[in-house]
Amino acid sequence: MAEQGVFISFEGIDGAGKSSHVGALADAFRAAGRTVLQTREPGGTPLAEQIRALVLKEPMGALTEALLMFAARRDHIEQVIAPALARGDVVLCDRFTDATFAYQGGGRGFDWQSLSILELLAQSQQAPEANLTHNALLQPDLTIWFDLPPSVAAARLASARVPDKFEAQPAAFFEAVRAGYARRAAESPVRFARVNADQPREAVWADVRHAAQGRGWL
Ligand SMILES: Nc1ncnc2c1ncn2[C@@H]1O[C@H](COP(=O)(O)OP(=O)(O)OP(=O)(O)O)[C@@H](O)[C@H]1O
Ligand SMILES: Cc1cn([C@H]2C[C@H](O)[C@@H](COP(=O)(O)O)O2)c(=O)[nH]c1=O
Repeated sequence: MAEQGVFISFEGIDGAGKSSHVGALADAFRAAGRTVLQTREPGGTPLAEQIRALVLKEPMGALTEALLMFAARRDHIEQVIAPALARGDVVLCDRFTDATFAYQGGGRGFDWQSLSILELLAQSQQAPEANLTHNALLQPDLTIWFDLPPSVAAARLASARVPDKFEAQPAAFFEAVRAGYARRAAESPVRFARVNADQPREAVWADVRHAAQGRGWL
């Protein structure tokens, strides 16, 4: 019998330490015999990567930024994520819609309810010519939230790389982003697994693996 697709997203403020664990979880799934697709947002398709280059660099209003994030996401879903899930693959995505709620909603202060409407449209599983608000949304099966104080993340990033548009934001922005993630986690407690990212890498990895094992996937 064909395997069922599994969709896992990785979230957290910049510098939370997600990236290396995406690869480690991909290896764990492959070792368990699964085909894995590793991808990221914004990005994951040629069009969405072009949008990424714009939103990470150019100044723009909060609505423009939110619309571009969802436009990139729709293309990513249509071209990459939905086909992979239909094949039965494991999709590991470095950021997804919770980042839009946390950054554009929490960080930029964009209206949460309006983001929910955009989410409904962009993640609809209906054909685009149908009424896109009338069906279930494509959501991750599991969202691993790497949570840590912004001061710790900032200290990690200070020596790591040249900051992009978001990474250059002040501490208060990241406090608001973190609060945005906390709000999303409270709204979907079953989907979210909060991992304390303010621990040594091995301890973080143990918690990440445990989150996947708890769903019976590993
Ligand atoms: N548990 C940890 N303890 C200390 N440093 C860490 C830990 N995990 C990652 N780092 C370091 O913190 C920095 C940021 O890590 P990483 O790039 O994986 O974060 P990220 O969440 O993917 O960030 P972004 O979303 O901004 O790309 C890197 O220099 C990395 O080596
Ligand atoms: C999906 C998404 C991302 N962002 C922000 C969050 C990060 O600062 C960057 C992506 O950089 P990373 O190194 O790949 O993590 O984009 C956002 O503001 N809104 C979103 O929806």
